[in-house]
Amino acid sequence: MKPLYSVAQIRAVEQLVAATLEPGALMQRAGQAAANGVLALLAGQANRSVLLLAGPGNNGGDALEAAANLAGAGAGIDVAVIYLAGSALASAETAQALGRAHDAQVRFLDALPDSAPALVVDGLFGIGLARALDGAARVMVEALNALGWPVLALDVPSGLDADTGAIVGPDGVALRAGRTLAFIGNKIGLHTFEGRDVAGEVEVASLAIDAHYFPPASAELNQAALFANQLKPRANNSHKGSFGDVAIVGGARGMAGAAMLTARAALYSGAGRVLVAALDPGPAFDSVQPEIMFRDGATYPLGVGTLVMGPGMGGSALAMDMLARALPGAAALVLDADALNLIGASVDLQKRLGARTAPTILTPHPLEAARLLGISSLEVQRDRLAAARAIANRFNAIVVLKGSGSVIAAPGGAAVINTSGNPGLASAGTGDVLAGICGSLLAQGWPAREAALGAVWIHGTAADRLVSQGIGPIGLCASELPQAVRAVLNELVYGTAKNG
Ligand SMILES: NC(=O)C1=CN([C@@H]2O[C@H](COP(=O)(O)OP(=O)(O)OC[C@H]3O[C@@H](n4cnc5c(N)ncnc54)[C@H](O)[C@@H]3O)[C@@H](O)[C@H]2O)[C@@H](O)CC1
Ligand SMILES: [K+]
Repeated sequence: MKPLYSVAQIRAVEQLVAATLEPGALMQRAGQAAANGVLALLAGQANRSVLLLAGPGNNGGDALEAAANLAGAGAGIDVAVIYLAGSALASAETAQALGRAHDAQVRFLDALPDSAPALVVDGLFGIGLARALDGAARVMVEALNALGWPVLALDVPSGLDADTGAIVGPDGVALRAGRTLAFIGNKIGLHTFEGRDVAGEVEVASLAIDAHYFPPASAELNQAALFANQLKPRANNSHKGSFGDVAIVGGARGMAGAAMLTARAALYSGAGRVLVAALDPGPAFDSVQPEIMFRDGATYPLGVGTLVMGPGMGGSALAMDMLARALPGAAALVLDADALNLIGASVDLQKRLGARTAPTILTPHPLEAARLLGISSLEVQRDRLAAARAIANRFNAIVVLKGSGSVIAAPGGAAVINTSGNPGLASAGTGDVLAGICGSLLAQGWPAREAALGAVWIHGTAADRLVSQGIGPIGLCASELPQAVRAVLNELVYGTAKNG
């Protein structure tokens, strides 16, 4: 498990542990871990100057401890500190760390130096950030963001809400770090919404705290281990009926492409047979992917198999009627795009959705999630985990809240944050592809939660693979994803790249 903790949980662990140690011991461990991290990043670099920013609280104390350690490390490092003490009295630990930094002959500066240090260490604010950055801290953060000097954030990048990944506002700023060294445990906000961009690569320094001090995690990071029990090699004695039927209910006039992308994704991720149940007369077949069959949506049986409803479905009376018929049925459902908007606008459809017993996956983006919850998309983004959990609980379904650090939530609250994927996925049609993978895995017998976890991970990893081959992120097309999805899935099952 790759656990994620809330700030309240980290504080509780810290209190328990601190009571068993000498005062300041945890800060000294944090400072040592930070210094070790800096030394590793500086290895082999000619530029040996490090600028540490220390704020008024214990995050600043960590930076001062790190400064003292670096100055005393005998590694030829020029250590400078900017200490923004604020008006409140520093904690005893931070005051002690300040004394150690002075004793170690660290240079204290009033302003940013003229030339770039090898590394900036951000110890301005951590989990104690209580409001938007202002004054000197804000000026410094804006200047550093403009300069683009490499930054290692201690615990949390200054300005970021460690619980939600939102930049603390209103009108807030956060220091963009290339790396973050999180103390005690990994934090939710480093991995979703603005968190991924602001925190960069995240490492955890547990400060030698024993596992038994930790409560059950609030959430966890997605990884293949979470759906590995579904990754089964295929028997030689299998046939197309062994891997399920997926029908894409969509393709209203002018939107046939969305249903086609979903269908191709379902096919390339291994469904036995893939059909498009089209709402309006459209193409009779897909000339690129002739395996896909086309049916008249109005007469398509909606009670069996796996249905992906929504991509290019539109908001017609027929779309509404098909949803109303499918929701009480026994078919496994993936509901996306227009299906979610129709449900968001209809109390009747919401009731039918909540009463379902067959497997159901909802794949809203933040605006669709907002419509389902009757709130604004800004409110969804301000606490993505809470929003995903609320939808999962209200509609008794597995939810994939899309966006940077997609959140997968199940009824009852278990939440997982995805780590794969890149900005190449911020383009039209990639959501249709994701819905197709979800449907395909459901049709192959995966339980809904594993199907959602697997689909999101594979979809993001496929995009990452394309980018590593020079295909995107700029201009990555949704239609390029299915083949990469196939390669990733086969690699997961058989251990080597195939069909790529
Ligand atoms: N509590 C723990 O679990 C441990 C904490 N450590 C470090 O201490 C940090 C938490 O320390 P603190 O609770 O002192 O919190 P911070 O150091 O994050 O900052 C809180 C201080 O900043 C002030 N403040 C908050 N927002 C402000 C703003 N926008 N502008 C100006 N001042 C603002 C507060 O009044 C307070 O004085 C952790 O992130 C971590 O780096 C480590 O030393 C190890 C143990
Ligand atoms: K920080």
